[in-house]
Amino acid sequence: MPATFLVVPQWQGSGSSRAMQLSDGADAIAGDLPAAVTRRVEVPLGAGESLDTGVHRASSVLSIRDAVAAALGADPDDGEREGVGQGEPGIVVTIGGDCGVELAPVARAVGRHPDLAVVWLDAHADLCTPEESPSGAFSGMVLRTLLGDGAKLLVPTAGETLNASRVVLAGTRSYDDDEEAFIEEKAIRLVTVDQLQQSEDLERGDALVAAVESTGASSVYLHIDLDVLDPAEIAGISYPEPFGLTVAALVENITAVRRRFTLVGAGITQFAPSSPDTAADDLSAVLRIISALTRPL
Ligand SMILES: NC(=[NH2+])NCCC[C@H](N)C(=O)O
Repeated sequence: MPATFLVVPQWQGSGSSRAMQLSDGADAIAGDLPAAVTRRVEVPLGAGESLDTGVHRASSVLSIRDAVAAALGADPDDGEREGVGQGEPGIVVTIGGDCGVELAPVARAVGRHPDLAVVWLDAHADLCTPEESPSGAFSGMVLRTLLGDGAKLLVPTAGETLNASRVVLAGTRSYDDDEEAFIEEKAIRLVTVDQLQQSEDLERGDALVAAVESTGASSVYLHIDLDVLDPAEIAGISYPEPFGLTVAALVENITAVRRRFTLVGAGITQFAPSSPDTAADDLSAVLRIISALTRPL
């Protein structure tokens, strides 16, 4: 499946003191992507203002969202674009930056694919409202915003608002209290690291495929925060959480989802290498994930 790449070096949604490393991470990944099918969204140099939203740097998050939407809007519909030279449908893979880069691509996919499920492969649920957020960082609020709750400036239009019944959290293992209550209240599906990882009685990937099937969806957007991986698999992440996935298991789960459903878009976020050397060490993992998303099946 020939893909195009949209590189968005946003750091303003991160609450990490090393947020600027997200910009280096986006550049490091971009350096390994084919230039002919890679575009870049410029992000403001400055931090930005909260605009009384309770979201730190909301003005930057908003202007970057709109720039991403404009860049995506220039493309024909997902799954209908002719891939470069191959006449096959292709997808856009958005490369972060922090998780906030998913705002426009997911909303757009929801608007265009009524049968969509969003698989949120992330150590964190990103389900805080601005009031509940411990950090004020937008990256902890992205999924909740996509569900229509949060800063008015940032929530999607009605036609692009995601329904909680179409969300599958996967590999999520770090929650704030209010997030756990919200997940329970909305009965949001969760596939645990163990379920994604093990293959005792099931084939690897079956648990995730079954969870997506149970939403009734036939197409899927895959959000991948690299912190879904175990910290032993990748060094360059700003919110490492123990007991995560292996790269091999992530790749197999992606492949299983692609075999069963139509992939209409994907995002890879939160690569935050501390130096060019460590970036180089991690890039093989990142490139294996990109290949799992884009190679012909
Ligand atoms: N996608 C992420 N890295 N999210 C981190 C969120 C951490 C925490 N829940 C917060 O809101 O601050």
